[in-house]
Amino acid sequence: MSVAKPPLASGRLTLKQALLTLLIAIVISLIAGSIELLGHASSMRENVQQRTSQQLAIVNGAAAEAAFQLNPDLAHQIAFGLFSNSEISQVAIRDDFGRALAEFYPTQPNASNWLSKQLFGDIVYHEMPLRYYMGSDTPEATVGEISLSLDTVYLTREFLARGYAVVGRSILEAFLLSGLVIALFHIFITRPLLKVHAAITQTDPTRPGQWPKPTLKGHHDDELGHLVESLDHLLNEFQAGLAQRDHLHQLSQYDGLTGVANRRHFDMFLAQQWQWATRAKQPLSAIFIDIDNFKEFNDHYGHSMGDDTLRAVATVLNQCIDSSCDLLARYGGEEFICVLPGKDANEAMNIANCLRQAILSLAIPHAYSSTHSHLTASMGIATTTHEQPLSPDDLLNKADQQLYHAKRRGRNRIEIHERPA
Ligand SMILES: Nc1nc2c(ncn2[C@@H]2O[C@H](COP(=O)(O)OP(=O)(O)OP(=O)(O)O)[C@@H](O)[C@H]2O)c(=O)[nH]1
Repeated sequence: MSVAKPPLASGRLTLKQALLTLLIAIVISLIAGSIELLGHASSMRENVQQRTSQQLAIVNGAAAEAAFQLNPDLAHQIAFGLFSNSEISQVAIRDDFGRALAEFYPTQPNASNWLSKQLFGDIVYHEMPLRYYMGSDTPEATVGEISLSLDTVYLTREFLARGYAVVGRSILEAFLLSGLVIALFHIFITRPLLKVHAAITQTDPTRPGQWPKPTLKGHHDDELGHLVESLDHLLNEFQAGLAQRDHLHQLSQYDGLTGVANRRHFDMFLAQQWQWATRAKQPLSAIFIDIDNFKEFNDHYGHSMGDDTLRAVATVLNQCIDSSCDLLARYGGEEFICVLPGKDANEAMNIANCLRQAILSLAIPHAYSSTHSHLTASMGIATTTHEQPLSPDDLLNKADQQLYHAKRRGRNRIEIHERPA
């Protein structure tokens, strides 16, 4: 019996797992990268604010001097120094009347976008009053102010440069991690599973207990090892079930003593073959075989010897028929019957001669036989043909009648209902 074997799904599980792992790794890496970027944005804002305050504090004294002296050159020099910082887009130093002593503006307007507004919108503008110390007996006076605006576009660009690096690194990490997980998954799960699959597809369904049980190194105590053991148990149970089924089939179809077909098998076979012969207009013959004086044999040689003899007779009778199409059955007691589909009376007679000779050739001594010094059998043949049809019952009755005649006419002989012309 052959079964359709599914194709080996090599790699499909690995591919599915690879895609899933990669997806999960990328999502996790992006989330981790985003958290890292948020932290980076926060610390960048703090640093920028700190640097700006420090710069303003550093130049405060000089700027106050310039504002006090109303010295535009000094103010210009201080403002220019601040303006040369890439992070600063606008600087102004004013006197206490608000008049500009020095001012620097970007040549192009600051094109801040949504992201730059979100990141640095609230820390763009910084100003500091310019306080001038005029002596210990005079309180500090405010002589002007210094203000500056941060270049949010520049700061955002810096932030994005870091962001791209973080995202790139995260995706690279995701690929490396996925590759590692996929390789391990393939080695520890997919490959053993493919081994189990291959073993199952190689299993002969008629002999499941002899399946090529795979050895999974390192998986004795895990789920894969348990899977193989469960499969092994299942297949062996299946094998035992098949053996039981075969045994029951043997019991229901074959004679326990001789091993040839039993009466039940014979009845079914005759009914089927008779219908076939009728439809195909083919002959069908039956030969009754009855061991001569078997009661005496049993009485003198013992029942056990009688059993052995019945087995030996069945064996040699079987050798005279074509078991691919004919059937030898134990009809009851020491009586056998041959059903010969497609064989006419001539062919049946030839086979009967073979049967009779086969029993004689066993040369089983029968000192108490009324007909012969050795074991013999009598036979009756009947044939149904398209021209002279007989029902199954009539066929058996005619063969039985011929057997009766053979017994009456001295035993160890063959009688035929339809003698060949
Ligand atoms: N050992 C053994 N004997 C069996 C078995 N079945 C039937 N017999 C014996 O076969 C014998 C048949 O005896 P009969 O029916 O009188 O026929 P026979 O002695 O062969 O005489 P003819 O048929 O007239 O030659 C009986 O003694 C049965 O006990 C069996 O399975 N084993």
